[in-house]
Parts: sequence; C-alpha cells; structure tokens
Amino acid sequence: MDQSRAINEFPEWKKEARAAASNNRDGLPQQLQAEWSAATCRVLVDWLEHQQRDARYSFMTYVPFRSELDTKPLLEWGWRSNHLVIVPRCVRADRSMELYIISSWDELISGAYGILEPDPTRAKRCEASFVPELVIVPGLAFDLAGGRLGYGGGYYDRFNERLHQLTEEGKRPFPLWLGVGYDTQWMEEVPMDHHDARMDAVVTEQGFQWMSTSASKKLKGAKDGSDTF
Ligand SMILES: Nc1nc2c(c(=O)[nH]1)N(C=O)[C@@H](CNc1ccc(C(=O)N[C@@H](CCC(=O)O)C(=O)O)cc1)CN2
Ligand SMILES: Nc1ncnc2c1ncn2[C@@H]1O[C@H](COP(=O)(O)OP(=O)(O)OP(=O)(O)O)[C@@H](O)[C@H]1O
Repeated sequence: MDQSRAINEFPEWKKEARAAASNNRDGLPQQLQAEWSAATCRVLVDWLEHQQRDARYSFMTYVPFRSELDTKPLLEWGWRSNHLVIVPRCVRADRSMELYIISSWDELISGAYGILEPDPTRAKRCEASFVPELVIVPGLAFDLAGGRLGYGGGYYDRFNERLHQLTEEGKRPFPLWLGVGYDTQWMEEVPMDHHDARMDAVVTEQGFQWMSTSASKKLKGAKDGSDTF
C-alpha cells in the first residue's frame, strides 16, 4: 500500500482497545487457556480434515507468544498429516514477514519480540511469490464484521497487501484469512483503519464464525453469512 494511505485514524481508540484486550487475554486462567486452545485446534483440524483435498494442503500459522491461543496441536497435526506448515519470520526493518516451511520444533528459534520463529539456517524458506492456501491470524480482539486488533506492528496488514498483489498478478485465488482466538476475545467493535485487513472467519472454542464475505462461498461445506460451523 502507498504509505500515505496507511493513516491511523483512531490512535487513542486503538491504544485503549489494545490495553483492554491484552489485559482481558493475559488475565485468563492458564487452565482455561489450555482447554480452549485444545478445543479450538480440534475445531480447526476437524474442519481441515473435512476439506477433502487430495493434494498437500498449505497453511500458514503463527506460533503463540504471551497469552495467545496455543496453536501447537495444529502444527503437529499438520506435520503428522503431511501438510505444508508455514510459519512467518518478522523482519523488523521493514515490518514485513518472510515465510518458511517448518517440519519440527527444532527449526524454530526465539526471534523478534521473543516470538518463536523459523531459524533461517534450518528451515526451508518459501519463494517470495509463495501464497499459502490458508492464513491463520493471531489477534488481541476480533469483531463480527471481520475486524481484528493486533499488536500494532502492521505485519499482517502488510502481508495481506502483499498477497493481494501476488494473487492479482498471478491470477491465483486469494487465501482464506482466518482469525483464531478465545471466545472472550470478541469485541463489540474493533477500531479499523483503511489499511486493516478483515477476517473471512474467526475460530474459537465455540466453533467457526463466518463473516458475510464471498470468501466463505469458495469452501466446501461452509455456509454463507455468519453461521457457526
Ligand atoms: N505469535 C505472533 N506472531 C506474530 C504476531 C503476533 O501477534 N503473534 N504479529 C502480529 O502482528 C507480528 C509481531 N508483531 C508484534 C508487534 C508488536 C509487539 C510488541 O511487543 N509491541 C509492544 C508495544 C510497542 C509500542 O508500541 O511501544 C508491546 O505490546 O508491548 C509484538 C509483536 C508477527 N508475528
Ligand atoms: N499495508 C500497509 N502499508 C504500509 N503501512 C501499513 C500497512 N498496514 C499497516 N501499516 C502501518 O502499520 C502500523 C500498524 O498498523 P495497525 O495499528 O493496524 O497494526 P495491527 O494490525 O494492530 O498490527 P499487526 O498486524 O502487526 O498485529 C500503522 O502505523 C500503519 O500505518
């Protein structure tokens, strides 16, 4: 995106919303975080297994830090099922993300912000033009219009922009953009700037919440509108 268009319209609102959302999530008892993480990963795995894809499926996922929903069971399912598990690495200089194929925990090291990231000396880097079929997005809060609040780095917004460029140039399908979090992370309204990417659906321990976007139509078994899977 043209940097001049990436204007922050509601800096104070976002700041307050971030503080409230991170306090809410950080304050969740560990036991509940673990239960809800396991339940959410089960929902995701059941859904992925029902996609009935013949070929290897490629999905990009974050590796959790702080109190984020724990995606570890999802990564491990991906490895067991021989899918392509893609993990991003932050490049702080330009706030972009590089993608790597990860096939075991040994290929991760502590990186930017203390997040476990691909070790460039061990993991296989994806080509710059690579587009995963599914992107699993972390967040501090989500709303029912597909809004998402992140930590304020703009990493996923820039990445979304890049995927739009790649898929439009190459006439390839745009990946499904799936927010993942605990059910308590719903917010009445997330402050959304023009550059902020919206989710196609959000998955919690309660199931899928599809947004009323066309993207949900391209999926097998997915209902349009905002139904729960
Ligand atoms: N697991 C995971 N990986 C991810 C993200 C994420 O949210 N979760 N990101 C999603 O984008 C990117 C990292 N983004 C981040 C942006 C800022 C901070 C951070 O520590 N911010 C400071 C405040 C900085 C300031 O404004 O002064 C903080 O929260 O204390 C951390 C991660 C890419 N990788
Ligand atoms: N596509 C883009 N191109 C250039 N700058 C961008 C783009 N998207 C976001 N930015 C800039 O990045 C900064 C952070 O944006 P924002 O507050 O929306 O982050 P966020 O979505 O909460 O963060 P993250 O995606 O890292 O979790 C802002 O200064 C914004 O102007």
